[in-house]
Amino acid sequence: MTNKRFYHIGFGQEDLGKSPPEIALLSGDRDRTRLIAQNYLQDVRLLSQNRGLDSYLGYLPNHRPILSATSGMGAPSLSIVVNELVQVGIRQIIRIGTCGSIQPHVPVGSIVISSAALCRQGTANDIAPIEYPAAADPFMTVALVKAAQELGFEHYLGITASVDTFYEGQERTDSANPYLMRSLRGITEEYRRLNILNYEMECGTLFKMAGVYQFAAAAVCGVVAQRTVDEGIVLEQKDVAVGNAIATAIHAITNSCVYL
Ligand SMILES: O=P(O)(O)O[C@H]1O[C@H](CO)[C@@H](O)[C@H]1O
Ligand SMILES: O=c1cc[nH]c(=O)[nH]1
Repeated sequence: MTNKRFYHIGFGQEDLGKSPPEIALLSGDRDRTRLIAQNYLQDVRLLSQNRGLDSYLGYLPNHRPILSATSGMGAPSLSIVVNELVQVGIRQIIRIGTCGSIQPHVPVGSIVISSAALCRQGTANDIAPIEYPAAADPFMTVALVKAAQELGFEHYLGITASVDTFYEGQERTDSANPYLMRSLRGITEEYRRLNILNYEMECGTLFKMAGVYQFAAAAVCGVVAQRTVDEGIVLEQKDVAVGNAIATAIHAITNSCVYL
Protein backbone atom coordinates (compact mmCIF):
# COMPACT_ATOMS: atom_id res chain seq x y z
CA MET A 1 0.00 0.00 0.00
CA THR A 2 1.22 3.46 -0.85
CA ASN A 3 0.67 6.35 1.57
CA LYS A 4 0.54 8.77 -1.31
CA ARG A 5 -2.29 11.31 -1.03
CA PHE A 6 -3.42 12.13 -4.56
CA TYR A 7 -3.16 15.75 -5.63
CA HIS A 8 -6.68 16.21 -7.04
CA ILE A 9 -8.94 13.77 -5.19
CA GLY A 10 -7.19 14.71 -1.95
CA PHE A 11 -6.92 11.27 -0.37
CA GLY A 12 -4.87 8.09 -0.73
CA GLN A 13 -5.11 4.35 -0.11
CA GLU A 14 -4.24 4.71 3.55
CA ASP A 15 -7.38 6.80 4.11
CA LEU A 16 -9.62 3.94 2.96
CA GLY A 17 -9.18 1.61 5.94
CA LYS A 18 -8.58 -2.14 6.25
CA SER A 19 -11.24 -3.20 3.73
CA PRO A 20 -10.97 -0.54 1.04
CA PRO A 21 -13.81 -0.03 -1.46
CA GLU A 22 -13.49 -1.30 -5.02
CA ILE A 23 -16.59 0.44 -6.29
CA ALA A 24 -17.32 4.14 -6.72
CA LEU A 25 -20.44 6.10 -7.61
CA LEU A 26 -19.25 9.11 -9.59
CA SER A 27 -21.35 12.26 -9.92
CA GLY A 28 -20.63 15.41 -11.88
CA ASP A 29 -22.07 17.52 -9.08
CA ARG A 30 -20.64 17.58 -5.55
CA ASP A 31 -24.15 18.12 -4.10
CA ARG A 32 -25.17 14.77 -5.64
CA THR A 33 -22.04 13.18 -4.17
CA ARG A 34 -23.13 14.34 -0.71
CA LEU A 35 -26.78 13.36 -1.25
CA ILE A 36 -25.75 9.80 -2.13
CA ALA A 37 -23.52 9.56 0.93
CA GLN A 38 -26.05 11.04 3.34
CA ASN A 39 -29.19 9.31 2.05
CA TYR A 40 -28.01 5.91 0.84
CA LEU A 41 -24.84 4.96 2.74
CA GLN A 42 -24.09 4.11 6.36
CA ASP A 43 -21.17 5.05 8.63
CA VAL A 44 -20.22 7.77 6.19
CA ARG A 45 -16.87 9.53 6.42
CA LEU A 46 -15.90 12.62 4.40
CA LEU A 47 -12.53 11.79 2.83
CA SER A 48 -11.76 15.11 1.18
CA GLN A 49 -13.04 18.32 -0.30
CA ASN A 50 -10.59 19.62 -2.83
CA ARG A 51 -11.23 21.91 -5.83
CA GLY A 52 -14.95 21.13 -5.66
CA LEU A 53 -14.21 17.41 -5.81
CA ASP A 54 -15.80 15.87 -2.72
CA SER A 55 -15.31 12.21 -1.79
CA TYR A 56 -17.07 10.15 0.89
CA LEU A 57 -16.43 6.61 2.12
CA GLY A 58 -19.51 4.73 3.30
CA TYR A 59 -21.08 1.28 3.51
CA LEU A 60 -24.11 -0.37 1.97
CA PRO A 61 -26.60 -2.17 4.27
CA ASN A 62 -24.74 -5.43 3.39
CA HIS A 63 -21.58 -3.77 4.81
CA ARG A 64 -19.93 -3.46 1.44
CA PRO A 65 -17.61 -0.41 1.35
CA ILE A 66 -18.29 2.11 -1.40
CA LEU A 67 -17.07 5.56 -2.45
CA SER A 68 -19.27 8.44 -3.45
CA ALA A 69 -17.05 10.83 -5.41
CA THR A 70 -17.30 13.89 -7.67
CA SER A 71 -15.96 13.91 -11.23
CA GLY A 72 -16.67 17.56 -11.92
CA MET A 73 -18.26 18.57 -15.20
CA GLY A 74 -16.79 17.36 -18.48
CA ALA A 75 -14.24 14.81 -19.57
CA PRO A 76 -10.95 16.56 -18.61
CA SER A 77 -11.94 16.74 -14.95
CA LEU A 78 -13.45 13.25 -14.98
CA SER A 79 -10.27 11.81 -16.50
CA ILE A 80 -8.13 13.17 -13.67
CA VAL A 81 -10.47 11.88 -10.96
CA VAL A 82 -10.87 8.45 -12.57
CA ASN A 83 -7.12 8.07 -13.05
CA GLU A 84 -6.52 8.77 -9.35
CA LEU A 85 -9.46 6.60 -8.19
CA VAL A 86 -8.02 3.65 -10.09
CA GLN A 87 -4.65 4.30 -8.41
CA VAL A 88 -6.26 4.04 -4.96
CA GLY A 89 -7.81 0.68 -5.89
CA ILE A 90 -11.22 1.41 -7.46
CA ARG A 91 -12.15 -1.27 -10.03
CA GLN A 92 -15.81 -0.51 -10.76
CA ILE A 93 -17.31 2.89 -11.46
CA ILE A 94 -20.94 3.79 -12.02
CA ARG A 95 -21.50 7.31 -13.30
CA ILE A 96 -24.67 8.85 -11.89
CA GLY A 97 -25.43 11.86 -14.01
CA THR A 98 -27.98 14.10 -15.64
CA CYS A 99 -28.63 14.27 -19.36
CA GLY A 100 -30.82 15.72 -22.09
CA SER A 101 -33.04 13.41 -24.14
CA ILE A 102 -33.00 13.76 -27.92
CA GLN A 103 -35.74 11.17 -28.53
CA PRO A 104 -39.45 12.01 -28.24
CA HIS A 105 -40.17 8.74 -26.43
CA VAL A 106 -37.58 9.42 -23.65
CA PRO A 107 -39.23 11.93 -21.33
CA VAL A 108 -37.90 14.23 -18.65
CA GLY A 109 -37.97 12.42 -15.30
CA SER A 110 -37.02 9.03 -16.78
CA ILE A 111 -33.54 7.51 -16.62
CA VAL A 112 -31.15 6.45 -19.39
CA ILE A 113 -28.75 3.54 -18.90
CA SER A 114 -25.94 3.82 -21.45
CA SER A 115 -24.94 0.69 -23.35
CA ALA A 116 -22.21 2.63 -25.17
CA ALA A 117 -21.28 6.15 -26.15
CA LEU A 118 -20.64 8.12 -29.28
CA CYS A 119 -17.51 9.80 -27.93
CA ARG A 120 -16.97 13.28 -29.40
CA GLN A 121 -14.48 14.23 -26.68
CA GLY A 122 -10.97 15.58 -27.03
CA THR A 123 -9.88 14.16 -23.69
CA ALA A 124 -10.48 10.58 -24.82
CA ASN A 125 -8.11 11.10 -27.76
CA ASP A 126 -5.23 11.44 -25.29
CA ILE A 127 -6.10 8.01 -23.91
CA ALA A 128 -6.96 5.87 -26.94
CA PRO A 129 -7.39 6.24 -30.70
CA ILE A 130 -10.57 7.95 -31.81
CA GLU A 131 -11.89 4.62 -33.19
CA TYR A 132 -11.47 2.85 -29.82
CA PRO A 133 -14.87 1.61 -28.58
CA ALA A 134 -16.60 3.44 -25.77
CA ALA A 135 -18.61 0.55 -24.37
CA ALA A 136 -20.13 0.12 -20.93
CA ASP A 137 -19.44 -3.03 -18.92
CA PRO A 138 -22.18 -5.45 -20.04
CA PHE A 139 -22.65 -7.12 -16.64
CA MET A 140 -22.99 -3.88 -14.71
CA THR A 141 -25.28 -2.51 -17.40
CA VAL A 142 -27.61 -5.52 -17.25
CA ALA A 143 -27.64 -5.21 -13.45
CA LEU A 144 -28.69 -1.54 -13.76
CA VAL A 145 -31.50 -2.43 -16.18
CA LYS A 146 -32.72 -5.22 -13.89
CA ALA A 147 -32.64 -2.87 -10.90
CA ALA A 148 -34.65 -0.20 -12.76
CA GLN A 149 -37.20 -2.88 -13.76
CA GLU A 150 -37.49 -4.16 -10.19
CA LEU A 151 -37.94 -0.64 -8.83
CA GLY A 152 -40.56 0.17 -11.48
CA PHE A 153 -38.71 3.21 -12.84
CA GLU A 154 -39.23 4.39 -16.40
CA HIS A 155 -35.90 3.61 -18.01
CA TYR A 156 -34.28 3.37 -21.44
CA LEU A 157 -31.18 1.42 -22.49
CA GLY A 158 -29.17 2.65 -25.45
CA ILE A 159 -26.44 4.79 -26.93
CA THR A 160 -25.45 8.12 -25.39
CA ALA A 161 -23.73 11.02 -27.14
CA SER A 162 -20.90 12.32 -24.95
CA VAL A 163 -19.66 15.73 -26.05
CA ASP A 164 -17.35 18.40 -24.66
CA THR A 165 -19.70 21.36 -24.48
CA PHE A 166 -23.17 21.86 -23.03
CA TYR A 167 -24.02 24.68 -25.44
CA GLU A 168 -22.33 24.43 -28.87
CA GLY A 169 -21.70 20.67 -28.83
CA GLN A 170 -25.32 19.97 -27.92
CA GLU A 171 -26.53 22.42 -30.60
CA ARG A 172 -27.96 24.94 -28.16
CA THR A 173 -28.79 28.31 -29.68
CA ASP A 174 -30.00 29.88 -26.43
CA SER A 175 -26.37 30.74 -25.67
CA ALA A 176 -23.85 33.58 -25.48
CA ASN A 177 -22.32 32.32 -28.73
CA PRO A 178 -24.06 34.08 -31.60
CA TYR A 179 -22.60 31.72 -34.22
CA LEU A 180 -23.12 27.98 -34.12
CA MET A 181 -20.69 26.40 -36.58
CA ARG A 182 -22.19 24.80 -39.68
CA SER A 183 -20.68 21.45 -38.71
CA LEU A 184 -22.88 21.40 -35.60
CA ARG A 185 -26.12 22.63 -37.14
CA GLY A 186 -28.49 19.69 -37.52
CA ILE A 187 -26.31 17.33 -35.49
CA THR A 188 -29.03 16.61 -32.91
CA GLU A 189 -31.46 15.53 -35.62
CA GLU A 190 -28.75 13.37 -37.16
CA TYR A 191 -28.00 11.70 -33.81
CA ARG A 192 -31.74 11.24 -33.23
CA ARG A 193 -32.02 9.39 -36.54
CA LEU A 194 -29.01 7.27 -35.56
CA ASN A 195 -31.03 6.15 -32.50
CA ILE A 196 -28.88 7.95 -29.96
CA LEU A 197 -30.94 8.54 -26.84
CA ASN A 198 -29.33 11.44 -25.01
CA TYR A 199 -26.59 14.03 -24.58
CA GLU A 200 -24.24 14.31 -21.65
CA MET A 201 -20.56 15.09 -21.15
CA GLU A 202 -18.61 12.25 -19.50
CA CYS A 203 -19.66 8.67 -20.39
CA GLY A 204 -17.64 8.28 -23.58
CA THR A 205 -14.33 9.13 -21.95
CA LEU A 206 -15.19 7.05 -18.86
CA PHE A 207 -15.95 3.99 -21.02
CA LYS A 208 -12.76 4.35 -23.07
CA MET A 209 -10.70 4.74 -19.90
CA ALA A 210 -12.32 1.57 -18.56
CA GLY A 211 -11.23 -0.35 -21.65
CA VAL A 212 -7.66 0.93 -21.50
CA TYR A 213 -7.13 0.86 -17.71
CA GLN A 214 -9.06 -2.42 -17.28
CA PHE A 215 -11.78 -1.48 -14.85
CA ALA A 216 -15.56 -1.84 -15.25
CA ALA A 217 -17.73 1.19 -15.93
CA ALA A 218 -21.44 1.83 -16.41
CA ALA A 219 -23.70 4.86 -16.36
CA VAL A 220 -27.22 5.83 -15.39
CA CYS A 221 -28.42 9.38 -15.96
CA GLY A 222 -31.61 11.18 -15.01
CA VAL A 223 -33.25 13.01 -17.92
CA VAL A 224 -33.57 16.74 -17.13
CA ALA A 225 -34.14 18.18 -20.62
CA GLN A 226 -36.20 17.09 -23.59
CA ARG A 227 -34.49 18.50 -26.66
CA THR A 228 -37.23 17.56 -29.10
CA VAL A 229 -39.40 20.04 -27.18
CA ASP A 230 -37.10 22.68 -25.66
CA GLU A 231 -33.45 23.44 -24.91
CA GLY A 232 -34.01 24.28 -21.26
CA ILE A 233 -33.57 22.22 -18.10
CA VAL A 234 -36.84 21.12 -16.47
CA LEU A 235 -35.88 21.76 -12.86
CA GLU A 236 -39.17 20.45 -11.43
CA GLN A 237 -38.33 16.93 -12.65
CA LYS A 238 -34.65 16.94 -11.73
CA ASP A 239 -34.94 15.55 -8.19
CA VAL A 240 -37.10 12.63 -9.32
CA ALA A 241 -34.84 11.80 -12.25
CA VAL A 242 -31.64 11.99 -10.18
CA GLY A 243 -33.21 10.16 -7.23
CA ASN A 244 -34.27 7.29 -9.50
CA ALA A 245 -30.81 7.13 -11.08
CA ILE A 246 -29.17 6.89 -7.64
CA ALA A 247 -31.67 4.31 -6.34
CA THR A 248 -31.14 2.20 -9.46
CA ALA A 249 -27.37 2.11 -8.96
CA ILE A 250 -27.63 1.31 -5.25
CA HIS A 251 -30.20 -1.46 -5.91
CA ALA A 252 -28.02 -2.94 -8.67
CA ILE A 253 -24.94 -3.05 -6.46
CA THR A 254 -26.83 -4.43 -3.49
CA ASN A 255 -28.99 -7.06 -5.21
CA SER A 256 -27.31 -8.17 -8.40
CA CYS A 257 -26.50 -11.86 -8.63
CA VAL A 258 -23.51 -10.79 -10.75
CA TYR A 259 -20.99 -9.59 -8.18
CA LEU A 260 -20.62 -5.93 -8.94
O1 LIG B 1 -25.13 16.18 -13.78
P1 LIG B 1 -23.74 15.80 -14.26
O2 LIG B 1 -23.28 14.51 -13.68
O3 LIG B 1 -22.75 16.92 -14.03
O4 LIG B 1 -23.86 15.56 -15.85
C1 LIG B 1 -24.31 16.49 -16.80
O5 LIG B 1 -24.51 17.80 -16.31
C2 LIG B 1 -23.42 18.68 -16.68
C3 LIG B 1 -23.95 19.78 -17.59
O6 LIG B 1 -25.03 20.43 -17.01
C4 LIG B 1 -22.42 17.79 -17.41
O7 LIG B 1 -21.46 17.34 -16.51
C5 LIG B 1 -23.31 16.70 -17.94
O8 LIG B 1 -22.70 15.49 -18.29
O1 LIG C 1 -29.22 18.68 -21.81
C1 LIG C 1 -28.41 18.31 -20.96
C2 LIG C 1 -28.78 18.11 -19.62
C3 LIG C 1 -27.82 17.72 -18.72
N1 LIG C 1 -26.56 17.54 -19.14
C4 LIG C 1 -26.19 17.72 -20.42
O2 LIG C 1 -25.02 17.57 -20.77
N2 LIG C 1 -27.13 18.11 -21.30
